[in-house]
Amino acid sequence: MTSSQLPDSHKKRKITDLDQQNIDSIDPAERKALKKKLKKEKKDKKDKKDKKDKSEKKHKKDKKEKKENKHKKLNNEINDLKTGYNTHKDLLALPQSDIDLFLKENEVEVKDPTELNLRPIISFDYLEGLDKKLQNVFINFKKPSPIQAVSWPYLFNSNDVVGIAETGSGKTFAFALPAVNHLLLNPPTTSDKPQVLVISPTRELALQIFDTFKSLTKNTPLKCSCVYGGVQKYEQRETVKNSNIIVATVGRLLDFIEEGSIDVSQISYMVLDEADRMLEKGFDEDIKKIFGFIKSEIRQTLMFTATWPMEVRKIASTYMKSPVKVSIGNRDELSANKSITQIVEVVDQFSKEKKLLQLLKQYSTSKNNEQKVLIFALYKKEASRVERNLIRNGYNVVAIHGDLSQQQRTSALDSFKSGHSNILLATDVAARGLDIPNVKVVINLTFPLTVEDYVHRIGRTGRAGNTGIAHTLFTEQEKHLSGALINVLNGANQPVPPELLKFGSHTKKKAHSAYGAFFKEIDMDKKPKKIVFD
Ligand SMILES: Nc1ncnc2c1ncn2[C@@H]1O[C@H](COP(=O)(O)OP(=O)(O)OP(=O)(O)O)[C@@H](O)[C@H]1O
Repeated sequence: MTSSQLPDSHKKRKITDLDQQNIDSIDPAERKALKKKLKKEKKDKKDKKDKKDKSEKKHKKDKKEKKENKHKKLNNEINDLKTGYNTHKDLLALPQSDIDLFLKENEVEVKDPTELNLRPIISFDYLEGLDKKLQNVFINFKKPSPIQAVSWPYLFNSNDVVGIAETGSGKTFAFALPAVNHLLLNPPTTSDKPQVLVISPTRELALQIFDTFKSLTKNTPLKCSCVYGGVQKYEQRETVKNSNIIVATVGRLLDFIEEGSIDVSQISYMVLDEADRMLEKGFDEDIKKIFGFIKSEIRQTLMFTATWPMEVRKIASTYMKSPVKVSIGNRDELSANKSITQIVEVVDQFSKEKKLLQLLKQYSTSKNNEQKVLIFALYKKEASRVERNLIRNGYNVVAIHGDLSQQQRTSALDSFKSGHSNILLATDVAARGLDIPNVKVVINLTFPLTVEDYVHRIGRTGRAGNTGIAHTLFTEQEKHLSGALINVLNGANQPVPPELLKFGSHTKKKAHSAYGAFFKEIDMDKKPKKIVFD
C-alpha cells in the first residue's frame, strides 16, 4: 500500500514517521521546529490518553461507590430495623423446671439453627417490647396458646419461622401480632409501599385474616387492606393505596403487582398461611413469582400450617433464611386436633345420601341454631345437588363452592356464621383456616383427596379449646387412603372400625412431581397427647 492509498489519519502518521527518520537531513531550524511539533503531538496524545484513563477510572470509582452506598444503605436499613428481642426479666427468673414442664406438656419441638434457645412467652405479662398500642389486644384471652408462646420470641427477634400447630390453635394471632408490632416499631418513613404481606389460599380465609389485622391495627395509624378475586378490581385498587399491610389471595395479588397497583418490593414481613397448600402444585409457580418481586435482604418469612408434609419442606426452605421450626404436638406425624371425636363409617357409595339424612336428624336440631353442622362434599356439582336435596327435605342449608359467585359465597358464609342457616354444605374451599363459632359437627359426605385435607376439614370444629364431632362416610373408592386415615385415628386415640382396617394398613403417600411418593407403615401403638388451650 502506498502512502497515497492510506486514509488521512494514517497519512499524517506516516509523514511524521518519515520526518523522524530523515530528521538529520533537514535544515537545523526546520529540524528544531519539527522536533517541537513532534514533542507537542506526543504530549497532546499522552494528555488525551491520560484524560481518557482518568475519566474511565472516575466512572468506575463512581459506579463502585454508588454500589457500595446502595449496599450500605440496605445494611443500615437492616440494622435500623428494630429487631432485637429481650426476654422479660420475670420470664428469665422462672425456674427452668417450669419451662421444661410447659414444653413437655405441650409436646413442643423447636429446631433452631441459630441455637438462641428462647424461652416461650407463657403469659401475656412476659411480652417484652410490645408497642403500647397493642397492650389491650389480647384482653379476651387468658394466656398465649402454645404456638403463640413458642413462636413469638423468634418472631419478635426477626427470625424466619415455620409454625406448625393443630387446627384452631391460634396461629393467625401468632403471626399477626408480631407483624403489627414490627410495623409500629419500624414506622414506615416516606415509603408508600406495603411492608407486611400475608397470602392465603382462599378468599374467605383472606377476609378472615384481614379481620384479625383490622382489629389489631384499630388504634394505630397503620392501614391494612385485603385483595382477592371474584369481585371488581377498581375498589380494591383504591383501598390498597398507602396500605402497610396487605392480605391477599394469589391470583388477584399477582394481577395487581403486574399492572403496578401493588409494589411488593419493600415487603419485610411475609407470611404464607396454610403454607403447605400454598407450596403445592398449582400455587407454587405463582408463589415463586411473588417472592421474585420482593427485595429478599430485609425479608422475614413465616410459614404457618397444621399439616407439614415432607413433599413441601424442601421447597419451603428455598424461601427462608435459617428458619426456626416450631411445632406443637408431634407435628412430624400428620395428626388431628385431639378435641375432636372422630367417627368413621364405611358405607356403600350409593347409600351415602340416605345416610346423610339420618345423620342430620341425629345431629341437627333445627330449633337450636347455635349448633351448626358443616357438610363437606368433594365436587361442586355434588355440593349443588345435595344442597337442593336437603332443601327439598326441609333443611335450612346454604352452600359454598367454586361454582357460586363471590357474593353468593360471602352471603352463605355470613348466614351460617350468624346462625341464620345452621347447615353449610361446602367443598374443600372451606376446608382450611375458617374459624366459624359453634360448628359442633363436621360430616364428610365424600372423603377428600388427601388425608391432610381430612385433618383440615374436621378442624373446622373443636377450635380454641372447644370439643367437636367429625363423622366421616368412607367408601371403597377411597381405600388407598385407609392407611393414612387409620394413622390419624390412632394418633388421636379414636376407634378404628374393623371395616376400615380391612382396606389395608399401609398407605401410599401423596406424590409430588419433584420428590415422588413413598410408603409408610402404620404405628398402631401411637398414643395421643392432648394440647391444652385455655
Ligand atoms: N391465646 C388465645 N386464647 C384463646 N383463644 C384464642 C387465642 N388466640 C387465638 N384464639 C382464638 O382461637 C380461634 C382459632 O384461631 P385461628 O383461627 O387462628 O386458628 P388456626 O390455628 O389458624 O386454625 P387453622 O389451622 O384451622 O387455620 C380463634 O377464634 C381465635 O380468636
